[in-house]
Amino acid sequence: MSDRISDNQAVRFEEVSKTFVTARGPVRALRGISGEVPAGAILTLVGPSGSGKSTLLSLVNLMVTPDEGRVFVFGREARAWDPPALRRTAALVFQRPPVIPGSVRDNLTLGARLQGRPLDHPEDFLEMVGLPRELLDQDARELSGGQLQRLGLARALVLEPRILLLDEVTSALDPSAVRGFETFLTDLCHSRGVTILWVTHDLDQARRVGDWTWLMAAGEIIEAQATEDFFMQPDNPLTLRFLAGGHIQPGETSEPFTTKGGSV
Ligand SMILES: Nc1ncnc2c1ncn2[C@@H]1O[C@H](COP(=O)(O)OP(=O)(O)OP(=O)(O)O)[C@@H](O)[C@H]1O
Repeated sequence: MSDRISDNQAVRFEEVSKTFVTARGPVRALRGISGEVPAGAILTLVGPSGSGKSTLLSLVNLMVTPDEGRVFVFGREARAWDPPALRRTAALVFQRPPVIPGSVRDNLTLGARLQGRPLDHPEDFLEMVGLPRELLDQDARELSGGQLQRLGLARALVLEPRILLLDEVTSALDPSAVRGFETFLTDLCHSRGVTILWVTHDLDQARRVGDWTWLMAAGEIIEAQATEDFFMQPDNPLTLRFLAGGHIQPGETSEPFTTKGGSV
């Protein structure tokens, strides 16, 4: 396969596997994952706990490196990127964003300071994510879970990323705020062409925001479809079971199934 992939593929995974060595023994987090995410699309990643979703996100900005296979970001293999440049291009937003000791302003301006540039209007980024500018000088450790999730996103936006890697970023928001967040992010995707890989346990959210949806189980992608087809006519019987609230047991995932194709 060619090393050069066009700019209209934001991310491509080629036969990627990852095993973590733990005190309990090896944990196979990813097994031969292949797929691609078109630039400017929203991919929603769903699946049971421990199925490998966060690990897959972490491969994109080199927080984790694969044992086997290759990951491409805008056509260049991830490990060939300068890591800081890659992390500006593909910003990861955690469910519980880590904060540095200091104010909200300190946390917000950190990324720009590391790039050696000033951030003239940090309050604009707060307002973008629905936080009042009065919070700027508050101690970041005093924020609520929901405020922290908003700050995490604001901090990523300061980097002006072309890809956002979102890991359960609305779990601490109240339901009305969740919709506002979703609208903001889908607008960002449509108006600025930002590509989003969005891990969520909320299947309704995955359906509302996704262009493409992958279901992961036991480190494999067991269904990859345009989001509408994923929910309306999945190919894999395990997907139907998962959508109905059932469990997928280890060992069930490697059964062959056909896909309808598509860009993912
Ligand atoms: N840094 C790590 N060290 C050791 N094991 C890890 C590490 N990161 C993930 N794992 C293991 O890899 C597997 C996949 O984890 P991962 O967090 O990617 O799953 P997930 O689908 O995102 O789960 P959840 O929905 O609960 O967040 C799990 O068994 C997990 O315990």
